[in-house]
Amino acid sequence: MIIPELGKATVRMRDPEKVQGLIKALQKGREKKLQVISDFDMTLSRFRFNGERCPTCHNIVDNSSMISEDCRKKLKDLFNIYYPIEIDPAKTIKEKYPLMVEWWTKAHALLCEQKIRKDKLQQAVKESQAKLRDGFEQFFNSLHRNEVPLFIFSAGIGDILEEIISQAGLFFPNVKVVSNYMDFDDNGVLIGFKGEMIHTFNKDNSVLRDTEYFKQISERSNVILLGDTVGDLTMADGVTSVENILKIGFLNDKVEEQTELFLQSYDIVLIKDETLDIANGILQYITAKN
Ligand SMILES: Nc1ccn([C@@H]2O[C@H](COP(=O)(O)O)[C@@H](O)[C@H]2O)c(=O)n1
Repeated sequence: MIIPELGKATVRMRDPEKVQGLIKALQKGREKKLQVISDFDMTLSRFRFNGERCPTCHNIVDNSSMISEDCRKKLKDLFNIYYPIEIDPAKTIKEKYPLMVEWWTKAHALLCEQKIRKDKLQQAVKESQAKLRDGFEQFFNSLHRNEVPLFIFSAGIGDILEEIISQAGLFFPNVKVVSNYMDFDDNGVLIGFKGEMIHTFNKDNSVLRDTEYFKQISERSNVILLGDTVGDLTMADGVTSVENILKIGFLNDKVEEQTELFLQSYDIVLIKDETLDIANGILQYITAKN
């Protein structure tokens, strides 16, 4: 096997030969032709740690001391209603789409009632249980060292995810984020969210605010895409010319129910794998100097 990590027990592939061919094609283009496009919550960040679920960007705010007990309960109730819908393989994206709009709209409206202060976000992240997947330092450092652009396309909260990466000391200039960013008034109090709302199922050209980014890196026609829902599969729609795309999906939850769907959607499916070992192994192979 060209990538020893693909022998891990967590790895599933519908067509291992196709994967092998794709990795060889990516290697041929080396780092010069490569770009990485990734989701954030539960893809770059961990789903579980020590048997406990890890927080999403939204959960970090929801669980912080900035939120009243009453509001926290309402946000939790929303999570318990809409998250099972988000990951339900029996529902189509068309069915889920309006319900996700409903979830994000209700949750953001609740957050805006809480007079959240911009200067409290740093502390909220410090005190949270946020965890990036094992191997995150190698992943960010390797992309930075090899000047490979990393585009993070997240339906989470941009201010929070930037803070998580910054606190890890890894927010390098090769990282570009498109996400939901908080909008504060002149006193630094949350009054809304900027631009069009991004949710799980509109991560495509319809919300890409900066297509200039993809024009600037148009020579990078080889893509590694990392996601954890079928909504993440359209994240590379902004890339002007794709030659080769390798899709790696993290299957974190409802594994039995979702395995078939993931195998049909992603080239490599990682079952309950809390590491970036596979991405790191592939990056090492592509960028190896010899
Ligand atoms: N109020 C909400 C809304 C969404 N979520 C979760 O956040 C995830 C979005 O972030 P990505 O980086 O994965 O795009 C999404 O999958 C929802 O499960 C939430 O926790 N609270």
